[in-house]
Amino acid sequence: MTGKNVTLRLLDKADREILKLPRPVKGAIYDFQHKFKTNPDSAGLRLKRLQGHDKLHSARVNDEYRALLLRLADDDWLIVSVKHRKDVYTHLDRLTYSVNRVTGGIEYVDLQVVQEEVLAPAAPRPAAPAEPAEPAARQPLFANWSEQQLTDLGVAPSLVPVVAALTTEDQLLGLVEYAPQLTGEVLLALYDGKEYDDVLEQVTAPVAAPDPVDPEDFRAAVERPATIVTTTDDALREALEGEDFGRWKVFLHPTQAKLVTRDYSGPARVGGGPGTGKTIVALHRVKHLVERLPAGRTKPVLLTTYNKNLAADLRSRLLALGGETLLSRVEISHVDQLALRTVREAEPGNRKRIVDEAQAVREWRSLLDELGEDGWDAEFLHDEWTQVILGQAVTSRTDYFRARRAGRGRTVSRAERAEIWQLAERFTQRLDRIGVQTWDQIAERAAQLEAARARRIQDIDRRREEAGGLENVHVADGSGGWLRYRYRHIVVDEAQDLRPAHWKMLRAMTTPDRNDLFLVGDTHQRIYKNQVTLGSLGINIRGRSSKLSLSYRTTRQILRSALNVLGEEKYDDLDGSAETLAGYRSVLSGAVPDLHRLADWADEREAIAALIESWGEVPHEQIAIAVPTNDMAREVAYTLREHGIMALEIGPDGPLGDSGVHIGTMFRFKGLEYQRMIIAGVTDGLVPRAGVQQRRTTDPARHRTEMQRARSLLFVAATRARDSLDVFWHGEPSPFLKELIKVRPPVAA
Ligand SMILES: Nc1ncnc2c1ncn2[C@@H]1O[C@H](COP(=O)(O)OP(=O)(O)OP(=O)(O)O)[C@@H](O)[C@H]1O
Repeated sequence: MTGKNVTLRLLDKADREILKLPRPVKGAIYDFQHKFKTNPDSAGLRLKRLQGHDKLHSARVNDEYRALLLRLADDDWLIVSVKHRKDVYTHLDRLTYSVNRVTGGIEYVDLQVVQEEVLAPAAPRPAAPAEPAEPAARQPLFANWSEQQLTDLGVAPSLVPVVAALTTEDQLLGLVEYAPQLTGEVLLALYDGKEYDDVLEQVTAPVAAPDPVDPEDFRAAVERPATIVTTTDDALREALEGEDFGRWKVFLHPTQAKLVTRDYSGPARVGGGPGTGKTIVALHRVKHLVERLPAGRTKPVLLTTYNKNLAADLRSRLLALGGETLLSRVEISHVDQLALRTVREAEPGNRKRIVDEAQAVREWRSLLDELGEDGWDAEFLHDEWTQVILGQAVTSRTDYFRARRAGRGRTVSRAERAEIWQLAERFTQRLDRIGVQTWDQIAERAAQLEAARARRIQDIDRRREEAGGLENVHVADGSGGWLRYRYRHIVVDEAQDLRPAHWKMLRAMTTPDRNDLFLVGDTHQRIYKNQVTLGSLGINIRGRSSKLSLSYRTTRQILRSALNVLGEEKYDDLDGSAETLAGYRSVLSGAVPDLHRLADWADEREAIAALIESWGEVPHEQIAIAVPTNDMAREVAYTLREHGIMALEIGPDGPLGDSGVHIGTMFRFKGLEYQRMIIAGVTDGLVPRAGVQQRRTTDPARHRTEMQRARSLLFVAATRARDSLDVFWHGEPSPFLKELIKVRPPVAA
């Protein structure tokens, strides 16, 4: 009976339909797929071709429900829908499927459902008493574009007449729900005011098939990334499992899928706005790389990110994606931990305490006080030391005189450099004396150690080549194993915030070969000072850079407000060239963010508590409040507790507890997401900090970079929101809100 090798896949829109079905039906679908794979022709399944269709079949799921399947080849089937029996046979001519000529993907559309769910609700309203000011008949939304233009953009041809009939936003949003992915993206982009050519370039071109499409070849079509389907049994089971299964594990967007599976001739980078699935792509990429490894027990793949909390999150998501088998081949560490391990391995005696940036700046201040130096600013010196001296591995005064200080703001004279050098020497001596080290020092030391190790490996390789490829030239490393690169592949998340030394370390840790480094990150979200040019650090991503642009997290309304916060700033692509968020979009819709102006900070806190109380059932862990300072975080938490609302502060390593509203400074929200996001204290002088504004005249270059970082910080906080965003301030609003307030006046206090 089981001799057959049947492939059964599930189209992504069918899965959405299934998720809405009653639980017992889902169970029946699970049994069905099992039986179907064993033998599609078994009598109980009643598999039959539907009248008038050559590929579309129906099969029995239970007494009431039928699966509709496309037969792609003899034993290759694709579930396109699961419907109640009574809805299947009455409108057979309204079920359409085809291969999209632009993307080459398989698309299925049930025109009857579209008619009933999208167009019919807006049918003539019951006659109301005549109102004098009855608006004129509504204009079709897409009257400006011809049929040909729409199909050229990739709109499903069977939907073109429906598109022509749309007159309201509600109808459009309804259609997006039922339409194939690209149709929805194109229509929303046009509706949101994008130019035709921009939609063609930003929305359509990235998913267009590279080769000519044969619309009859469904087998070829199902293999294209544009056909969003489950591919494996596990994925299919997962998709049927329940309400909250991770769709991200199963259905990748065509642009995501391409990046995951591409073969790169060297280091590659993926950019893209917040919520576009960069982390998801990184996780799938890791899985893809592991699946191509020869069997073994080692961990040749490194997955790394900015901090401990994010690394823990990557671990749990990777586990969800591929289980222990996948985890067993992957090392997951955050970059600082990796650097520390490298240093401790080489210098086992080094047990110096590690201080963070704020403590280091305090040490600078103490040093300046003790020396009676009041001409220097501690923060400036700290940045100069980390970014120029440590950042470029400057080891002598002469080298420092020659060092490039690009992006450092004000110029320093030769005499000043001499002074800085001397102060930096005293500073490192001071750190040594009190037995502490900074993360910058650790990263730099790790980079040096790893670079030395890589040179030794290259040296061995050379000697081996000279010896005619003999394998008997070996050198042992410190741990007794033979010296080799630590990792075959490295995947980096949050790439925009790594220090130059981290990059040098990572470069030296991995075999320079195809698919060696894969970086994802968004420079618009850079909130620390580590601007880099990867090419100058030995990581050449030229020609291997791509971008994701569809947000899976944030609604169109939130996304628009968040972009507003970035203003006219310019951003880089991690490699010295410019990068923009052109094409950044969402197909999710929701409420426009609310702005709240209050008289003072105490009123703000009360208003926040009242707002959260008004949300009733929303789980508190799904609500977050981002504020400018730690003190403000504590104060908001206090007020919430006074109102009986549990509050949880987020520390450097993540939330400090299990339940309650998450509260933290904006920095803490990197990489996280919440159903409802509140940003409070967005007041002039706090966002950005007053000190930043004061530099406008004293150090304009530094003022510019700090303003940009401050904008990015607010941008990161705003784009954590899934469904709703509320922004609060007291007194004068932050200058970053100026444009937003013009289009969206604040809610009255
Ligand atoms: N193909 C997909 N299907 C379903 N959900 C997805 C998909 N891709 C991403 N998501 C969801 O979108 C959200 C954002 O994804 P992710 O965190 O990977 O984005 P990101 O680009 O790394 O964001 P950020 O830059 O803000 O950190 C997550 O909830 C993720 O599960």
